[in-house]
Amino acid sequence: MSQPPVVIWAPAVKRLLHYKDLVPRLEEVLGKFSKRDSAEVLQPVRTAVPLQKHNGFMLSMPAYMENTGILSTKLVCLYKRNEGSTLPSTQATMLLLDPECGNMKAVMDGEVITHMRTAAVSAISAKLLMHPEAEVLTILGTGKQALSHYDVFTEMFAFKEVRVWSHTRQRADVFCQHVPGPVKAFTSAEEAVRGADVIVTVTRSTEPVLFGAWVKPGAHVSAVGACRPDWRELDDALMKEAVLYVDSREGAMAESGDVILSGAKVFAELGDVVNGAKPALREKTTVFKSLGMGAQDAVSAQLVFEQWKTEAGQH
Ligand SMILES: NC(=O)C1=CN([C@@H]2O[C@H](COP(=O)(O)OP(=O)(O)OC[C@H]3O[C@@H](n4cnc5c(N)ncnc54)[C@H](O)[C@@H]3O)[C@@H](O)[C@H]2O)C=CC1
Ligand SMILES: O=C(O)C1=NCCCC1
Repeated sequence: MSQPPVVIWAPAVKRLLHYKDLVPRLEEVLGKFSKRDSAEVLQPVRTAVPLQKHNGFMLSMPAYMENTGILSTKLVCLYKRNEGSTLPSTQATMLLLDPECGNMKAVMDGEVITHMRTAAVSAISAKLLMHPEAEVLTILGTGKQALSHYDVFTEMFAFKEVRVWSHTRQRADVFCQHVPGPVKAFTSAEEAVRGADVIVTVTRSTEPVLFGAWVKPGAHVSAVGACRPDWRELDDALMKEAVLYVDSREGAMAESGDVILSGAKVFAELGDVVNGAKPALREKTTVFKSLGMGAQDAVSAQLVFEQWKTEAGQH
């Protein structure tokens, strides 16, 4: 009989997961995914079950990596909350399985993994695509993803200025009080964006919040929100002007309103750049459209599990 799964909740995931270990694993899996070698990464486009009564979706995100023996799925519920709602907008659980027997090895909190791996992938996009002398970072949005993006971007890069905008000024002020370093809060998204070298969009908006006319030529945008085919964060002008990179072509074509509705053409996956198969056009305005991938969750969960075993072995 197989052992019962270990249960690793959010505080332990937070303690065990560090960007310095996570970033190389994610970079590696992005490269493997883009080679489309099914023994390396098998990842179907995720399914979305509408939760109409509750204004949300449950997304199911399986991935199998035969060569490394990783089998997992994430279940993530995503809600369109009304302003002022105290209920969470995203809840996630990770299941890590043994591919040989099919038994469950671990059940983990998936929220910390989602916050950290999404931000780490955006940081990889910036490392590859931003101008080498980038000085100003702007974050549009002040929620969970905004905080994780602030953490990894300030850990990995030395921006001279960090700006933040929220659709309510009060949220931007609260964000500034919760982060350890200096951040300038803006009431106008346009003012926050003008002159920025790197722009991260992490809102729950379903309409554009970032417009091409504001964006400095040569800037890099990491677009993280708007994960449904009819939701937008960026306008058509920006989508068409910029060189477009995505995490997964299939995911972007199935789920990204910014890609589908603008008709913008995908230039490359981030993994193609990691593999050297497509160039990083740093001198151009670039957009990385992030949707999130099961394979990113799989390697993150595996890393947590390895760290958990190391820690358990020490007691
Ligand atoms: N690409 C990926 O892999 C992932 C994407 N996401 C997406 O990232 C976005 C942010 O996620 P979280 O930080 O977890 O959400 P959150 O609920 O913690 O924060 C959302 C932020 O958006 C702001 N906001 C809400 N409505 C807005 C509007 N109409 N205009 C401008 N701002 C608005 C809120 O004030 C808040 O600052 C969401 O769209 C979520 O679906 C989340 C996880 C992974
Ligand atoms: O990849 C994920 O995890 C998510 N992507 C889109 C929105 C919810 C979570």
